[in-house]
Amino acid sequence: MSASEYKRQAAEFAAEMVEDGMVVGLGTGSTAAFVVEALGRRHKEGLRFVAIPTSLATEKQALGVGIPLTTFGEHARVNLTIDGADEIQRGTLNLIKGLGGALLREKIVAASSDRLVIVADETKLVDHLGMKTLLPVEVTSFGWESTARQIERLGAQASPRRNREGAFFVSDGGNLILDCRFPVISDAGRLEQDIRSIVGVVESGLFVGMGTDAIVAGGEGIAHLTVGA
Ligand SMILES: O=C[C@H](O)[C@H](O)[C@H](O)COP(=O)(O)O
Repeated sequence: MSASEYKRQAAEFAAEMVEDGMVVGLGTGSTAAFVVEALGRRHKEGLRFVAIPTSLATEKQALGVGIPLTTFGEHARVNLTIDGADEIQRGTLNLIKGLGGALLREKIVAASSDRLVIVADETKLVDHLGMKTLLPVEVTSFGWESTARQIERLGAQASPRRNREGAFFVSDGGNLILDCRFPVISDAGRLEQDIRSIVGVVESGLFVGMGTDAIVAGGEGIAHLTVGA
């Protein structure tokens, strides 16, 4: 079975966790897109919920499948957010997110969620964060070179993300993304604090202590992981 099929399986499983009356956070990326598709179907079947999307792309998809959207002006808390991730650390469920560029809105929604359920295929599970992917850090465009130098003092190589045309990638928030190559991350909480203390950093793609559940699909079936398990 392909990675895409595993992503769909995890997404379908997680979409069943949404209950009538919930405020739901809708994640971003190829796995979260399967969740939006499944929730659009459940909405058509009669499930009543409202949702807050984590990106313009997800907003467009959600509207396209008829999911009613809401805002933090109307709802202070989100009951359940379902999102993808680039790496999931076994045991802690600490995450690296943002390879799709949506980390800031994703983190705002995650921080206001009672439960953050991550959906993924099994290739995303790692023993230590930073083993497979770069760490995206969203920074203001003004002075990004200076911000990148400060991040490099923490032991990383930091490069601005570019689009296919070679221009800087600009996030939904109008910022740049620095893709940072760190040696394997042994203390994610400490690194997160160190990065966030740098002037010019808007947010990092390290999500520490936020994930409550992970639905991971692979060759051996679907696993529902919780922190510590
Ligand atoms: O910015 C993108 C998000 O953090 C995604 O949730 C993450 O990159 C995982 O995306 P995918 O499900 O496409 O692998």
